[in-house]
Amino acid sequence: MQPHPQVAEQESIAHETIVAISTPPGRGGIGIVRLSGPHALEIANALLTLRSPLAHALARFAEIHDPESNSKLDEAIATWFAKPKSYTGEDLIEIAAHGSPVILELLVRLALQHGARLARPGEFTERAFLSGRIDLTQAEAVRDLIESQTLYQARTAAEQMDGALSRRIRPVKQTLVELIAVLEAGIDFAEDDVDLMPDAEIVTRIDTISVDLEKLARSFEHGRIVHSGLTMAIVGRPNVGKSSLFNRLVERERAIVTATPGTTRDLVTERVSLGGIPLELVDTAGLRESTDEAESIGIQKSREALADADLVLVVIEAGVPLREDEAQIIQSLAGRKALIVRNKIDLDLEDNAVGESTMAVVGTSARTGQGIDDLRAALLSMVRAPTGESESGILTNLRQHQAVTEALSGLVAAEEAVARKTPHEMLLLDLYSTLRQLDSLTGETTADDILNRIFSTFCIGK
Ligand SMILES: Nc1nc2c(c(=O)[nH]1)N(C=O)[C@@H](CNc1ccc(C(=O)N[C@@H](CCC(=O)O)C(=O)O)cc1)CN2
Ligand SMILES: Nc1nc2c(ncn2[C@@H]2O[C@H](COP(=O)(O)OP(=O)(O)OP(=O)(O)O)[C@@H](O)[C@H]2O)c(=O)[nH]1
Ligand SMILES: [Mg+2]
Repeated sequence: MQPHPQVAEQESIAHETIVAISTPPGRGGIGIVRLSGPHALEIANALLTLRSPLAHALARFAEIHDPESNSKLDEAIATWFAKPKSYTGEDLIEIAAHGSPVILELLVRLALQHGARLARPGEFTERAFLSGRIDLTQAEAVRDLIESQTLYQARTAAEQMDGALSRRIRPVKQTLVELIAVLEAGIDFAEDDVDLMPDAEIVTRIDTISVDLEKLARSFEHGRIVHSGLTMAIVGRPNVGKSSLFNRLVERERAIVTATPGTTRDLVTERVSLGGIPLELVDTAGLRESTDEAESIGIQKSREALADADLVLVVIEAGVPLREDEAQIIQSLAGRKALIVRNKIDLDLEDNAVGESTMAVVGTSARTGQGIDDLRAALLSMVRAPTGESESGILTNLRQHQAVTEALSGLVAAEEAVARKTPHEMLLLDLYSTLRQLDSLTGETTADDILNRIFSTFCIGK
């Protein structure tokens, strides 16, 4: 395991010992203070009264003494993970005390007095990255795992934390490096006027790499959804049963339902999990011409929610002929992810024609619950990965997607260079640019400001 090249530049980081409370803010059964860096052991020894000395990866009973009275303030368990066998790759100490913020803050203050400094958000993980223990995609996955709200999100993050994305990129990079090596060798022989590789072969090799990277880039379609979730607006005319459907989908009486049209005014939102994908449902005010001021403002908000949503449910009433304004909404949704819901099918009315639209129609009764499972299934099929869910090593954030997109543009430029018969020196510049993008994906070459931006999105103590 090679330390990250940036360690040398960030020498000061490696010389400082950091401290933070790693458990969530507030009170808990146990709270953990972590120290990492060259002086972690020495500082811990100053803070703790130990019966037997700290030893690598062994839990030790310790007392914490009040610095003022020197009387015992708490009992704790301390563990030392000796460099390099620790989460950060540095000497790391964990003090598990009782989970009182007063005690934990005292420990931090004492550590500061003994020369530690407060850790920035994500700095423990940043050090794990800088020591070469994990790469950047794995560090991002640690954050995503902590932030996950569904088990499905957690599983996706866990795969990436295990290196799934890096493993997927490695062979692509290998192929690219081999091509670069052959072309570099060719340049050395240029005077002999022999091409080590015919142009057709170069193009074939570039294509192989492009195909893999294009597939990887497409995985972001699903990865983005898994990571960030989706919003779904429920729209339609007043009284068609939007709020009743919303309540069915969130499985509680969240929104007000009455027989009077124009009941919902403000947007009502609620998060649910749809097959592990976080879905923010937005119930909206029924769309109609209104002279009531509050209702009109509500309707304006409905239109904005409709425009912003990733998914749209257009609710119509079974048995009631489609109205002009409903047909217009349906038309305006062409090309977007949307479904028509014919609600109130319990009233046993005839099917209403939905006009020319090719949009899928699901019949439901928010009153009896009939068709709600079909609706969920139809929604799920709209958000499912087109390439199959089992794909491992997918792009889950914009940074990764951008790196792959830019890597691909390098390849396009390279193919153009071959077509124009440009000297291989020029072609190589494009291939190196692709290589650099792949390296930045895993963090082998990533500017400090970008690293700072990534790690600042972590929790403190992580
Ligand atoms: N108490 C505690 N729980 C924790 C963590 C921790 O640091 N402390 N973790 C994180 O915050 C996570 C666990 N992840 C970890 C990953 C690697 C290593 C580690 O020490 N790796 C070394 C040595 C492995 C070994 O001994 O075999 C290495 O990879 O070199 C520790 C924790 C979640 N739970
Ligand atoms: N029979 C039947 N009645 C329903 C169904 N869904 C809703 N309703 C009734 O229709 C009326 C309006 O329901 P809401 O859910 O408030 O309708 P809405 O679309 O949110 O109405 P606004 O907020 O005014 O736009 C209420 O009396 C509901 O009980 C259904 O599936 N079947
Ligand atoms: Mg309503």
